[in-house]
Amino acid sequence: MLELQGLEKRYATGDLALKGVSLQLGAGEVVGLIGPSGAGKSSLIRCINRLVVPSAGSVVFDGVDMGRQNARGLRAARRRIGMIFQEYALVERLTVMENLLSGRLGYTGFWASWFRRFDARDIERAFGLLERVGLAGMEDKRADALSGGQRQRVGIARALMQDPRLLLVDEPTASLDPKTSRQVMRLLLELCQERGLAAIVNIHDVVLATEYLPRIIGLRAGTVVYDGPASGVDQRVLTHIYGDEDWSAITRQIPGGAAQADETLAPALALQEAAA
Ligand SMILES: Nc1ncnc2c1ncn2[C@@H]1O[C@H](COP(=O)(O)OP(=O)(O)OP(=O)(O)O)[C@@H](O)[C@H]1O
Repeated sequence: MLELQGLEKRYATGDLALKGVSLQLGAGEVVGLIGPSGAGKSSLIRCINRLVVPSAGSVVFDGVDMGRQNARGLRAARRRIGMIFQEYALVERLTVMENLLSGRLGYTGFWASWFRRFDARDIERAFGLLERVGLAGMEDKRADALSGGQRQRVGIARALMQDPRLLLVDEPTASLDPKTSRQVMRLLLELCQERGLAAIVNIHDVVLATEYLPRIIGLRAGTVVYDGPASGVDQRVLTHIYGDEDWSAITRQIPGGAAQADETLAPALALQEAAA
């Protein structure tokens, strides 16, 4: 459903953020995008919907070559790509419901949205989504009165208002506590499964990424250096992506990972030593 071929991005400053990235994503496939700061993760996800215009290469989404669309074609394609971006934060002074309905603005004529006359079906849909993300009864709260986790849930519900096929998710847990982070990741994954949605999740937390996202793409200096199962993210892979470090504290926590095989022996060994 998504195919990137030789994607490059050079900014006007001369920074080469992406150096020929190629990858494919199947319908309903959910991947985690990891890599050090400046590796090009945000540039990559922004190139997909042309918030950032690639310098070379192609993005084909659901058979549509994003680089060959006129403004109308691009708008239509973008409607099927939901964004959950930190900086696309909520409109603080609007209510939760108004924030959700603004997710439908792409479908609503200018004047209708200007007067905020929304379709009754959209309102019904918004109530359903609020309930699904665990925010039933919060529709009249102002966005600036919400906690970080609640805000992220509104962001997720808002992205789903446009009935996307693909979600681009930029650091969904960056400012959340560990428990809320896990709740948000779980919710995202469940929603993707329920709706057959594909997603690319840019995330710094490797443990969280490997726990919830079955496929991991590791980016270093604008190049994909790992693309494989979460269970394959080991000391060698992390060193390749981020550089030299003792990664054992992280690899021990990777589900099904190589380090776990040793880990299962560790308590037994410790017990033997204590008994000796
Ligand atoms: N608007 C821009 N203008 C010029 N250079 C940019 C711009 N955005 C990003 N860059 C550069 O492109 C490179 C990749 O940045 P990008 O933000 O995509 O990385 P990232 O992996 O998302 O980093 P982080 O994890 O810190 O968000 C960096 O060298 C950055 O300085």
